Amino acid sequence: MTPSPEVRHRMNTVTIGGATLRVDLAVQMLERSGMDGLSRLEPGSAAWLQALIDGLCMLSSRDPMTGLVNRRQFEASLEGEIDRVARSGESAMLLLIDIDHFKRVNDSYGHGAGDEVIRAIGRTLQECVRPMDTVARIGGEEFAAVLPNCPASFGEAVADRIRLAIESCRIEVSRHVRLSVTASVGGAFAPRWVRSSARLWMERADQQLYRAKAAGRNRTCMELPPHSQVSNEERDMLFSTMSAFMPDTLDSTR
Ligand SMILES: Nc1nc2c(ncn2[C@@H]2O[C@H](COP(=O)(O)OP(=O)(O)OP(=O)(O)O)[C@@H](O)[C@H]2O)c(=O)[nH]1
Repeated sequence: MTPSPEVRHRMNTVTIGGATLRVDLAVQMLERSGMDGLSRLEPGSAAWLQALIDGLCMLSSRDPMTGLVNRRQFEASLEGEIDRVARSGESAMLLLIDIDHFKRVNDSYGHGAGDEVIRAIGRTLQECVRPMDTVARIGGEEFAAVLPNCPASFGEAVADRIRLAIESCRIEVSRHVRLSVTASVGGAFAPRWVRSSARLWMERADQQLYRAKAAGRNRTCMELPPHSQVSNEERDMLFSTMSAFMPDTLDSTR
């Protein structure tokens, strides 16, 4: 493949339109991560550069242990979903999933076994959802999933299916040891027609997760849409958006 005239690769640098860029570190990072997309391409070609950029984007948005989306990328997905729900009025569900008593796994079987459990739960979650859903690892032993276009009647069933799938997993952490763990799940639907924020949506789901933990763990608690309250903060957001279009007709103190 012939390098584009604009792009030349020399040693550890690439020259584009007269500017010389260092790429050695970026290339090393991709190689170490096991992505070998670059090696099949002509160094310095436009396709090679595109693969380098794509690879770096992928690395910065993934959790290295599980390969799932990381917290930063997940919050960006949530913002996108909030926009969609506000425009379309479709329902979307957010689930927070936290492994129960995970400290005991580390304490009893070691950190390596704990890591293996985290990886296995990540795979299980991914298997439980549709391709259009996003699953993320958002903290040590905490995961999240956002399910677009998820009707209320379906939401609780999905959440419980996830919980049961985790409970039935037998995770091989060494040649002779298989572990099973449980998880608590908290869920909340995005308020429809209201442009909320990722933080508020996460807080709602987190309250449900807290309830599930407090009620004894290995259970699912959902904030169902008929019971969901629009918080004062969300109400203010709604009023400020509407008053921008109809300044004389709305009183935000109502
Ligand atoms: N192996 C491993 N452990 C981790 C990782 N990240 C966090 N942890 C551990 O996860 C444990 C979390 O413990 P806690 O927050 O007390 O929660 P818990 O024991 O799961 O208890 P509950 O959530 O209340 O059911 C701590 O022991 C952390 O060290 C990781 O990447 N790998």
